Amino acid sequence: MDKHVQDIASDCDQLPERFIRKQYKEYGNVIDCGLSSQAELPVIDVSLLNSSPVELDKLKSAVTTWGCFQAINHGIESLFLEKVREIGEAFFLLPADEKKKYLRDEDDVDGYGNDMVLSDDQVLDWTDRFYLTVLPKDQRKMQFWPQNPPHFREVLDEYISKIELIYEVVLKALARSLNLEEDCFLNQLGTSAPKSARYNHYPPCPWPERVLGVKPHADSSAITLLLQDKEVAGLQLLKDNQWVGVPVVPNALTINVGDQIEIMSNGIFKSPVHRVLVNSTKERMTLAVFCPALSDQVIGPADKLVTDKTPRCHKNKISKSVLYGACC
Ligand SMILES: O=C(O)CCC(=O)C(=O)O
Ligand SMILES: [Fe+2]
Repeated sequence: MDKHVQDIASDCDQLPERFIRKQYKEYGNVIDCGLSSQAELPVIDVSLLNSSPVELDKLKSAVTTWGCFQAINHGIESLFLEKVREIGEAFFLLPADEKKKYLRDEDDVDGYGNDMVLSDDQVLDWTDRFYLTVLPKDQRKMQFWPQNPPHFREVLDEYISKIELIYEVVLKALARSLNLEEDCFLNQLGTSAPKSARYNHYPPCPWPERVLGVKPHADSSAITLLLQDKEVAGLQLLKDNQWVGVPVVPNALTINVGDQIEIMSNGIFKSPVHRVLVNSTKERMTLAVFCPALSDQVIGPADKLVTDKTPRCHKNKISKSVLYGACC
């Protein structure tokens, strides 16, 4: 396996070739303002989604125009979010030998590792990852769940039960906002649909403009719930041919829809293309929870959304077990 980015960053006087981004090949002629342009990303109060038609409309508009929103009042206390960040930070701070106990196998996704190398000319992302299948519980590979830092297992487990509640509220609200039965999307995704959690660690890079933390991609999941770093921004969305930064909103969860919701909504909701920039002095850590459909479910536009005026714009697709939550 290639060296971890953390090791390269700590002992690096020259940027290894494999990380140098193909700047001008990414998504054609887009405007790239580095970290300077910030998105006015809508902020949605999750606690109002069941009772307020206005908030529901705001959600619909956010996901139609951005595919993404900042979720506040989601029911997870800020002190607990802090713990969730702490266990991730403590994991990446473990000595290299200790982290190696959790190395992912070359052909698997669970565990500690960096980019899965799929081709010789693949440009590598400036990030190390720690990926765990979290649901259903009987599919957890407990050998990858560290005992150190202490409380890692119980904190992540509790976080996931809280995330499950938000997932349900958001998916029901998304369906209702389109005048569909509220369980319409949840049913297509399947009972006991899987979820996976991935801590993304972006060490500082002396050449931030020459690398990407994560290359442009859209998530193949139904939705992704991202706990951002408390201070350091880096995530960008591609909107109207321009990269715009997602600001850090303290204690919010940044929620984006993925390809599966785009398909089920017959293209009304947009699975946003996004990427991550890195910083020359500050490290950044995020935690993404990917929520795809059950493997082998057939995903297609909701019947009610296919009309003469709004013809089907996606073919049915069979959900495949997701490799690493994203398709590039
Ligand atoms: O770390 C981030 O800000 C986003 C990561 C991401 O897009 C992903 O893990 O799919
Ligand atoms: Fe992503």
